[in-house]
Amino acid sequence: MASTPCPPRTATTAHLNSPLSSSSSVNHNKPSNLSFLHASSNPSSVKLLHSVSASFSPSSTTKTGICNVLKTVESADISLSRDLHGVVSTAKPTILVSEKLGEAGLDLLRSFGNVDCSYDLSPQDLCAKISLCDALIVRSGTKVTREVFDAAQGRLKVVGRAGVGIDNVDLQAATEFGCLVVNAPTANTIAAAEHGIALLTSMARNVAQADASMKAGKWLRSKYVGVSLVGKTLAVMGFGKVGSEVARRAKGLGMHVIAHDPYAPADRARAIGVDLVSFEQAISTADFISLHMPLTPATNKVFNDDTFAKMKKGVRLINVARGGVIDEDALVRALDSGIVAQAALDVFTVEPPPKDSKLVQHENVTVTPHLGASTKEAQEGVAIEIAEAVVGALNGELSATAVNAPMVPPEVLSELAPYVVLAEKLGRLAVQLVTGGSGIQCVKVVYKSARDPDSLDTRLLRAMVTKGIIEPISDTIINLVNADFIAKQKGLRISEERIIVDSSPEYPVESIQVHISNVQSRFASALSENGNIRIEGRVKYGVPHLTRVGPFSVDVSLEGNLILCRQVDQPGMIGKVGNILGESNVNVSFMSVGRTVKGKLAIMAIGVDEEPDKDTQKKIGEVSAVEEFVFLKL
Ligand SMILES: NC(=O)c1ccc[n+]([C@@H]2O[C@H](COP(=O)([O-])OP(=O)(O)OC[C@H]3O[C@@H](n4cnc5c(N)ncnc54)[C@H](O)[C@@H]3O)[C@@H](O)[C@H]2O)c1
Ligand SMILES: O=C(O)[C@H](O)COP(=O)(O)O
Repeated sequence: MASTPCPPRTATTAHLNSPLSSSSSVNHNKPSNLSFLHASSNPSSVKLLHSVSASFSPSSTTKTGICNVLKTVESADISLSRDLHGVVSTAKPTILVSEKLGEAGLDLLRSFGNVDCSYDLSPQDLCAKISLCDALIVRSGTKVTREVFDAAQGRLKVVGRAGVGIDNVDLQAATEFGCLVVNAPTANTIAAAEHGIALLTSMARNVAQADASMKAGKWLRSKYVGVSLVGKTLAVMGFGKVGSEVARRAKGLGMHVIAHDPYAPADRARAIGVDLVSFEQAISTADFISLHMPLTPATNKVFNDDTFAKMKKGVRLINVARGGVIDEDALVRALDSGIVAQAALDVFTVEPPPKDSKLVQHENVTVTPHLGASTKEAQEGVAIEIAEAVVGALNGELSATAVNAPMVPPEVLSELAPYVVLAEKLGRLAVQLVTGGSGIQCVKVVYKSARDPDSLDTRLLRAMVTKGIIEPISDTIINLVNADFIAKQKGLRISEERIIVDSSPEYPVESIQVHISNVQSRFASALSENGNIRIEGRVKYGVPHLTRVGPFSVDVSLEGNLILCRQVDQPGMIGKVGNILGESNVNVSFMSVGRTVKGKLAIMAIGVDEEPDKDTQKKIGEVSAVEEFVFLKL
């Protein structure tokens, strides 16, 4: 994200535990008897933040205990609030709203704190104000950069994004500065879907172009003959919240709707009469293509010269997702050559786009200035959703729409830290073993432990498996707070099983297994006897290890990247594959071979520092005894 210049500050320290800078706020930062742990997505950067102050009896040193104590104090009509760092303050928090927010949300905020609505602040003015604020609420127009968090001098506790996309908030900086970021992911879904349909229909009938020409004094009836929608094929790319609502509406217009989404369950699509198809099939058969996938490294410029060349000549394109999924120069070329007959765009790589943008000026392009979420109803809904989330966060409650920084009791986190890393890596490995298009629905996490199930809190481990599975295929940030919420939203059922083993209860977990059922695998050897993908890992000397892949035992430390290779068990295989990697300058960090029966099949797990190029991977695949192999990023 481009950084925003800020005025020089006299105090340069951005101290997480710094006292509140405004004299209007009181921070009773007395010695504590309970503290909350604030963890970033990187467990190694766990930070202990503010401590809770209040004179509790030892028996009230639990979260419930604190809530009860606070309730008692509040009922005595003293205005006390506890923030998400556990700080008790007698002052009302200050909430800065930097873009227009619905009245219902503002009312809710006003009943809780001092609300400063300052729209259209320059980056400098935002930095100058922010150190007086406990919360900031933005839409997509305010860039919440590292400089803003720095200028806040530790006072800013929560940033609320009144909408879905959080690409205008520097999440890494927010986490580093101990600031929670929450969003409002559901309230504008229908508005975005309706805008997609509005663009689809108005584009097909040249409404915008005809309107402009009439206003210029013309009457061009034959120039603006449109195309009909009924019976035409619409490909919905990304069958999530917005995409599925667009599909539902397009069915009502009599269109034949197909969808491409490698991670959406086929039965959810089938339920509304939509077939899930491959990317190639979707783009090559559609008359209209509507984009609803997130902007991730995998979708960045996924619509480019190569993909436009595969489309039906005369295809029409709608984008209400994110501008970055299209290579905009390639789209101009496709429009000029007639491959793309028309495009209707609500979002752009750079917003606002340059005034002389060829794409915006193109006569076959209809544009709107990022209006997908802009209905009165959606803005009221988003305002309430974000106001509730921000007030909850300022009160220290766990938020279901938090996008960074889970809060976990310190003793739980320090014990589980290495298992947290293991759980995320197992999730990340397991999802990469799934063949794209299989539609993941059921994941089971199995913990073998000598501990009594009641004394093993697996929420964090389950959240990290979920994070490992979802993050590579989505732009959603997963943490302890939102993992179950997002999994449910994506139709993913994560179940857990605990197996009590007869070993030392000193360690919380002996092993973690991740099973994914009813999917096809890119690496058939990862399938267990019952056809599910199954991998297992353990923590050894504090380091996460992969110890089982399907029926094969292996033992490799989970660092760098991994090649899994199944071969006929015979001498010389390690040398052959190792040589190919060496010749391509790919450094091997470790290697382990596991087999079921001597002389039959074996799998080799090879840790590599770099990703082997396509040629090197091809050479490995051509080694005669190699039956299958897969490259996995950790
Ligand atoms: N224009 C606007 O004002 C506006 C309003 C709301 C949402 N949005 C944007 O629309 C997009 C969708 O929002 P949503 O709320 O439906 O999100 P969502 O997470 O519910 O849905 C996104 C879907 O895309 C799928 N996906 C991931 N990678 C994919 C790939 N490579 N190919 C195809 N599908 C893939 C995911 O599996 C998921 O089902 C987001 O980018 C969001 O920021 C824009
Ligand atoms: O991500 C979103 O929610 C949409 O893109 C809407 O953005 P907006 O709140 O700036 O309209």
